[in-house]
Amino acid sequence: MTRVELIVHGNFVHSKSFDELEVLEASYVGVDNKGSIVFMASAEEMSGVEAAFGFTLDDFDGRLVDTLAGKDRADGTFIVPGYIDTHVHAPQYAFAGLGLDMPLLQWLETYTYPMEARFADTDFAAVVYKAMLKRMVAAGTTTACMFGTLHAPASVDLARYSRDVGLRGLVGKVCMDSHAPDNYIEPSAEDSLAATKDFVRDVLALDNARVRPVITPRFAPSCSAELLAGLGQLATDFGGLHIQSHISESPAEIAWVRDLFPDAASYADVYAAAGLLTKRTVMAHGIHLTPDEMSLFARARTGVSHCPASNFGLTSGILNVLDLVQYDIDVGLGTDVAGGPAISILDAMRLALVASKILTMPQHQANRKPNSDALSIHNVFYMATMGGARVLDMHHSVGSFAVGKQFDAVVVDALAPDSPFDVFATDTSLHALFEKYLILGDDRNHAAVYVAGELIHTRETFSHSAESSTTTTTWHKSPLSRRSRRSRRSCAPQASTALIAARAASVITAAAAAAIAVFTTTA
Ligand SMILES: Nc1nc2[nH]cnc2c(=O)[nH]1
Ligand SMILES: [Zn+2]
Repeated sequence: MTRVELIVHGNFVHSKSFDELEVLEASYVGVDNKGSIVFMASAEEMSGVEAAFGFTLDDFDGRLVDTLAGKDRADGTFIVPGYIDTHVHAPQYAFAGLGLDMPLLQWLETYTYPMEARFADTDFAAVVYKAMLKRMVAAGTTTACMFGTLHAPASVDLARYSRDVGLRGLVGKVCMDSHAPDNYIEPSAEDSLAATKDFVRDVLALDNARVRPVITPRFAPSCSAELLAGLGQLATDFGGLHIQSHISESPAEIAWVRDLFPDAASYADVYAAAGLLTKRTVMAHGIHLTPDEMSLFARARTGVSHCPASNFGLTSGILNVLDLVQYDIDVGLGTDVAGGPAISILDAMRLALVASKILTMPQHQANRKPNSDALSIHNVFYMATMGGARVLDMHHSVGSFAVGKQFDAVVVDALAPDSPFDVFATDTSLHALFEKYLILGDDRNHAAVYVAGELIHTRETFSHSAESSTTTTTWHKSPLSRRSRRSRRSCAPQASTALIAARAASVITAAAAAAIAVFTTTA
């Protein structure tokens, strides 16, 4: 019989689809010793679960976390899937917040390459990488697809530090054999390929399921055709590794690629010819992709990382996400630090909303495309979770809550004493608190962050009933007594009735029988 190691009681909020949100109120999620979800149940369904798994909540000897205990409001705390940052440059965290005063190609030469060159020094790299990972996890990111630098030692260290903080880290050693400064370039395609092969072996040797190597040609202008083809082959030779790069970010970059690869049909074709467009490829930006390129992406199942903060910061342009969605291309969100200054995917969600709104404004009607509706809260939340999981071809294991998936989660405390926003009596539904958090919340609302059922971050202000707030290793036997459990059960219908009434008032549909609410943008 499957042994249940962790049970979490709370309101679970996740995406059903690009448009649809699902809320499982006051539910229980059980996790086994591999971090996999083994049951999801309402209070009413728990007796069946107890029978099936051979325990009772009263004598459960694993970790039991009641996120609703001691809360003023039953809807003040909710649990979302861990965020997925599909594109971030770990070394650039050193200058995050600085230097956003020029466009992409000048920015690379002026600030980025000189900073990345410093990561030859593994001591310096250690300081920056550890600081970045700490912030990233506090921001609720549980999976990140990261660029390192040209340096294999510091990049392997980045994988090691990711493992140490418990993150799902996809880490790439950057490859560049062309158009880069003398102190930050690899001598030949051959050297770059050999160093990458060693890097891949070193990361695989960490033998940690959460940490994976990523083949990382920086972008077409900094790689010879020989290097690109060699990297495509390497990804295949190792059984289909992840691949990450940049595409169609700025008009000047696109013109440069046209000059450098005159025989290619398009920018995307440069990568396709090298075997670099696969279902495990993440291409950042893709702002100016043509219909032919989008068709190519769709056929290859290659996903796009939308990085709105960076697109604004480097004045690259505004991606029309709905164009990609119409082509059935998966879209996730990326912080793209330091083109984007913030390490938080909450920030990316907000700027994705803003970017999509700008596209609907009259000034933009001249280049209005067929898909110019603004994105909804539900759309950007999907991109931050399930969309990102799909882009990384990890949607079978992360991105939402389902039996068989890993328990990667953020416990959000909308009522945290130091929360950056206020909640009033007029905020009558969990959905209102969820929306306020997405638009106004930050790390202070992140009471706890889990990866594979392991608590990797917690806030001291959070009053877990079953977990120490200061350590990830001390667990207490279930404090949920039969009495408190009964009282919670008897409270549940009341709470749902109030919430359902509130939802009806705000025209949000509710499938309330099992305390499950589905919110749709089209409802
Ligand atoms: N935003 C961004 N675009 C790139 N294109 C090539 N390198 C980079 C980078 O470091 N950041
Ligand atoms: Zn980037």
